[in-house]
Amino acid sequence: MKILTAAQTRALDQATIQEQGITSAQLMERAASAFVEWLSHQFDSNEAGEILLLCGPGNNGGDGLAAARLLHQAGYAVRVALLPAEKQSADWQHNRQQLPAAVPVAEMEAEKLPEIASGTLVVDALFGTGLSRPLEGLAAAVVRHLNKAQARVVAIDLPSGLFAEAPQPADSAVVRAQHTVSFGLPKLAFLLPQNADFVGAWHVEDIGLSKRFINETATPWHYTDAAAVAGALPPRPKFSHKGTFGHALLLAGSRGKMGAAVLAAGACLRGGVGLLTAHVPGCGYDIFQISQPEAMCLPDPQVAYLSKLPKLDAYQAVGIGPGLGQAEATYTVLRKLLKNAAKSTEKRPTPLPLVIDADALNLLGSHRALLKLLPENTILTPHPKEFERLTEPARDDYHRLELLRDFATAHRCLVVLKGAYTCLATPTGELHFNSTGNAGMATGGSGDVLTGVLLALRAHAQLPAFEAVRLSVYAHGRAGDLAAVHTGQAGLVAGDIVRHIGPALAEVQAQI
Ligand SMILES: NC(=O)C1=CN([C@@H]2O[C@H](COP(=O)(O)OP(=O)(O)OC[C@H]3O[C@@H](n4cnc5c(N)ncnc54)[C@H](OP(=O)(O)O)[C@@H]3O)[C@@H](O)[C@H]2O)[C@@H](O)CC1
Ligand SMILES: Nc1ncnc2c1ncn2[C@@H]1O[C@H](COP(=O)(O)OP(=O)(O)O)[C@@H](O)[C@H]1O
Ligand SMILES: [K+]
Repeated sequence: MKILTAAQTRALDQATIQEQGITSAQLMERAASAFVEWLSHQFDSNEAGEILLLCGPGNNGGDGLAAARLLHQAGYAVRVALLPAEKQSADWQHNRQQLPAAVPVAEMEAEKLPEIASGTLVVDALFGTGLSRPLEGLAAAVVRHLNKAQARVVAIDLPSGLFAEAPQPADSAVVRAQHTVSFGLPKLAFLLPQNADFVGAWHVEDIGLSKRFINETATPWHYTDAAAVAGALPPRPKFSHKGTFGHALLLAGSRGKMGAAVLAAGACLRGGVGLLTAHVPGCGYDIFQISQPEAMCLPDPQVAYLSKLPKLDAYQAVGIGPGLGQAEATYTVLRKLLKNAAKSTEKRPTPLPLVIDADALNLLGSHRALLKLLPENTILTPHPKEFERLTEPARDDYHRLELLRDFATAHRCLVVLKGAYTCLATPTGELHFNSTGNAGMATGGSGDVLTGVLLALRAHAQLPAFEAVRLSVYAHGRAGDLAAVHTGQAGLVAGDIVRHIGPALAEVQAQI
């Protein structure tokens, strides 16, 4: 699914109107109906009580006025508070006229802000994608007044005062909604942690916007939903054998952190790899062999950390990092790996696919000269702190996305910035936000599991680099979601994700 800018969204509305031969008021009616449908599923008229709709002067306010009429017709008690303005949009005026006289309407004033009793259900229809500057004056006062009330707030399209794809100046007035109900496509603002308190839970309702326009519109932002990965994993051919699905090498573990190696290996095996060899420090040999009998194991001569790089000829992909530690000798292993993976051989004309995680990322961060050695299409999987060590502290989440895009294009890598909406940046500068996963995955070892899945799918001969990464991230989150059904979020541990990778991948295969 694409994510468009506010300007592109306006053009999408216009394209829909022209293509489908409808009026803008009819499109607004669709939006308001979709909103009311959502609201009535969420709250019946008893649960809702009297609904207060705060309506601005533009089409967002027009949506609010149309919703007030539809809610009134559906038997809800509603009242409307209007934000005064010099001019209102044409569709606003149309819906103002359509509002039944039985619906109480008041104009807000600085001295007379609407009373909002605790628990009131408030619909925020002040401003949407047409917000052109931070709120001030009466509009800001209304928003601050609303945020102080103990209300249940549902925003139409965007919480008022929030920009759709840019940061707010500090201390701007922005509505804090529990729910945001938007139309057609998600907005970039929904996916960033800094906006979580404003957006609340977000929902996207289909209002039949032009598919042609969406297909033809270029954007760097994408949202990986089930449709994006459907059929991405080819079925296993009847006469396949273990050599068909690649031999992966995992370099992981140090004293006290062998669990990370075991989890990554388990995930790689469940990710469908043909063969897996793990190279682990001497102290981890027994631990690994006993916990992962399906994998082969090469012990390092050093007891507590990795000091040697095995020969790479046999492998189709290499993962390095989980539980690795940052010993000087391990840094040398990483440098050799980068150099050797970049070399082409007769059997392998392109660089050896690499997945770099955890302490291997931290070693890159503390020895930045290594970044020049990264082979094209290398996968890096930092969480925000690890990413900062590779680049610089971000001013805010939007700036972090800029840094991410710049890093991926400069180093021609696939960078997986982990979080609630993990963001995959490609060498061409696209950003793909993942839709799966849950807060239960905020637990030690979840990232090691992702590395294992990436390693398996990167060793898979039939998956191009980008598809392998997008699918891995999606399946990892989906495995977490399937696991949480059984464990609950608090009870979820990384091993539960491993156990659900198989079902998550099977689901993707079934969705063709
Ligand atoms: N057919 C369609 O197009 C559909 C659109 N839909 C709905 O329309 C919404 C977009 O509507 P919109 O473009 O009218 O913008 P909206 O967010 O209502 O605000 C614009 C008004 O606010 C004003 N204003 C801006 N910033 C301000 C500020 N800081 N402080 C004060 N005023 C400020 C601005 O004035 P100006 O900037 O010109 O001074 C203008 O008057 C979209 O979010 C969705 O809900 C759906 O119905 C689907 C069909
Ligand atoms: N709130 C959340 N919602 C969805 N996914 C999450 C959430 N928190 C963490 N995750 C996922 O869990 C993984 C955590 O990785 P990481 O921070 O490296 O953990 P660790 O180092 O303990 O393995 C990432 O893939 C991340 O996307
Ligand atoms: K709004």
